[in-house]
Amino acid sequence: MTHDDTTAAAVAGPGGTPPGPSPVRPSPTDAVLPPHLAEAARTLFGDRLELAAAYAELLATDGVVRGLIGPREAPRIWDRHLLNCAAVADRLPTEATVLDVGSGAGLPGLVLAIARPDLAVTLVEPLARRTSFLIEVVQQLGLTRSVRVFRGRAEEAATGSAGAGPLSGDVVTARAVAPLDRLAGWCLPLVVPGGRLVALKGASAVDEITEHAAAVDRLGGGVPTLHLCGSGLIDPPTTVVEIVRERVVRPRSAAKKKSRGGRSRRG
Ligand SMILES: C[S@@+](CC[C@H](N)C(=O)[O-])C[C@H]1O[C@@H](n2cnc3c(N)ncnc32)[C@H](O)[C@@H]1O
Repeated sequence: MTHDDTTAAAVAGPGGTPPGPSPVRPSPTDAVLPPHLAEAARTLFGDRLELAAAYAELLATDGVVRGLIGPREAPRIWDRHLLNCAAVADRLPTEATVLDVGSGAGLPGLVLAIARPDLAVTLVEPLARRTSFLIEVVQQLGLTRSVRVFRGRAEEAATGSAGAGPLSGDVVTARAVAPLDRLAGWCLPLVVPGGRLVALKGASAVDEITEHAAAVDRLGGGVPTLHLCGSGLIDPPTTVVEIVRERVVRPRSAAKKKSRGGRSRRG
């Protein structure tokens, strides 16, 4: 079973088990918020800034020691990771259910859950070492009511083949997981019809849209649109590609199986 057995007990979804221990208090390390980013951080996290700082601290300490974040990332955790991800919060509807595919150390899913307590977030991540870290962080930050951790691949989450699910969300987020065509193939089946894939991309965004728009269309997605999030607040702003799930398209493998099954029954 790919679904982490410890997950269901340790981290329940919205309305699930009581919250974990009280939020941890950050101590001064590499993860200290640089003064020039303080205003952006206050704007993006509001009264959840202390929680964001506690998460930054966990990333810069435990996250580095456990190999989830490179040591060189620690001093730039705020700009490259927390603020880059938090800027996207504006794109998500109120009280949306969000699946974050390929969360890694919790980016962007955990950051969005911190910035937006109205969201119900599921972190989808196949690697055990990463889900163990995620489960611990969710508990330590006291986020067990709004965040759960699913151990498995996006494809397993969509079919329910990992023993939980099938899962779906109003929005599926992903950062640094795969090129747009592959990402759409994994993520659109997780999006409720009419919902959106929100992919955080870098400089490649425009080229990826040009190259993969036809594949996205075949997968049931609408025309990919480009958005800059956090302009005037963070530099550079976060580049996001959004794709609405306009049509439900059965995966090719399922369609083939069904037609083979049909012939053998008739024969
Ligand atoms: C480069 S890391 C990015 C992690 C994080 N999103 C970030 O921005 O730091 C890619 C992550 O995607 C996960 N991943 C790869 N294929 C996946 C799939 N099919 N379904 C879900 N997660 C996947 C990997 O295990 C890895 O943690």
